[in-house]
Amino acid sequence: MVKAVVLGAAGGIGQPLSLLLKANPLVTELGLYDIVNTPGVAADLSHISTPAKVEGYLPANDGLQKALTGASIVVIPAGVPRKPGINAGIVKDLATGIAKYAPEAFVLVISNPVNSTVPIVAEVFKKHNKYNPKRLFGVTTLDVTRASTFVAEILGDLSLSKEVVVPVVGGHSGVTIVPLLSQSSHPLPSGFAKESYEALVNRIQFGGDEVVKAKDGAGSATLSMAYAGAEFASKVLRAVKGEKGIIAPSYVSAEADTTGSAALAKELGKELSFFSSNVELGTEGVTKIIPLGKLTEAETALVKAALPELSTNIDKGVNFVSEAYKPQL
Ligand SMILES: NC(=O)C1=CN([C@@H]2O[C@H](COP(=O)(O)OP(=O)(O)OC[C@H]3O[C@@H](n4cnc5c(N)ncnc54)[C@H](O)[C@@H]3O)[C@@H](O)[C@H]2O)C=CC1
Ligand SMILES: O=C([O-])CC(=O)C(=O)O
Repeated sequence: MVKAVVLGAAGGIGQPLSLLLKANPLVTELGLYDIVNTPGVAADLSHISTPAKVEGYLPANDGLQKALTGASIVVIPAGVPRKPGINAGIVKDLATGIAKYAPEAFVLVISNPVNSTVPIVAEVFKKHNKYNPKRLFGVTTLDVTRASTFVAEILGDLSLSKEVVVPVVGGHSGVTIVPLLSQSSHPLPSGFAKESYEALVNRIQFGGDEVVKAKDGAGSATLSMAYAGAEFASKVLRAVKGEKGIIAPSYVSAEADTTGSAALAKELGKELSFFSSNVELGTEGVTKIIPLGKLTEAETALVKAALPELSTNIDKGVNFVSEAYKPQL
């Protein structure tokens, strides 16, 4: 039995993500929670002829508790696009629910800013003595998906985009997003100009802005994010089921694999408590944090540029929770 739960299931990401999870044969039960509209979304999805039993929950009548009870995997796209302050509080409250009602679940955080919301979840779990760093993931898959697509476009063959694998490391916002194009499964054309390389890096780092601009006030990426979130969730579920050798970049705690993160810290010249890199997934979550490997000069510069912002973002998340838990005088 695999119960997947989506928190924020009625939103722009939540609905298509729930659809893709309903279509995933590994999911046998789907719990949909939001502050609005989940009964309708659940009724709609429940007519799809796949095995997962779908149930919608609202906050009334202990809805969060009921949604989370028995969850194997919890995906969080709840919140508001580009409103970091509001999302911090939402994610803290939902993390409190997970710590209470589904402390063993694998938790996949989509709500932005991922660089800070993942540390927020970790801190809340620590307050409840339920923190397992191997089971907490920041979803950075959209950056990887974009990198694959844009590289396939440059290679002039979109049919390659499913095969192209580019590790994207660091975090999930602007300059903290670092594509390691030199390690792409499909190399860029020989003689690829420096300006074209810089434009490609910039497009991957600020892909979110491209969508926000095109949507002209109607929000940020939802459909591509739902696809990316479902892909990552599927990898976690396959690994949990016993499939070996599944590797995906994700924003995880250095504590998830202290051996791997020590090597990473040495490579980075800085110890960060969270960093996105390729991780190997297993039945218990993260089994290995994979070092960055050989970087080009340009990639080293990108990593260096990412570190200060990432560090500030992590501190923000940690401080948000300590402030929230300060005894009221
Ligand atoms: N990690 C990534 O790569 C990406 C992350 N995002 C982020 O995902 C989040 C959601 O984006 P959208 O779906 O476009 O927003 P949206 O506004 O369309 O949907 C958000 C949903 O969350 C719900 N919600 C609000 N407070 C809640 C609470 N306390 N409990 C449960 N549900 C609650 C809302 O009712 C709404 O249905 C944003 O923070 C956005 O920035 C967006 C794209 C990519
Ligand atoms: O840019 C945004 O606000 C949403 C996001 O994280 C992305 O599209 O990568």
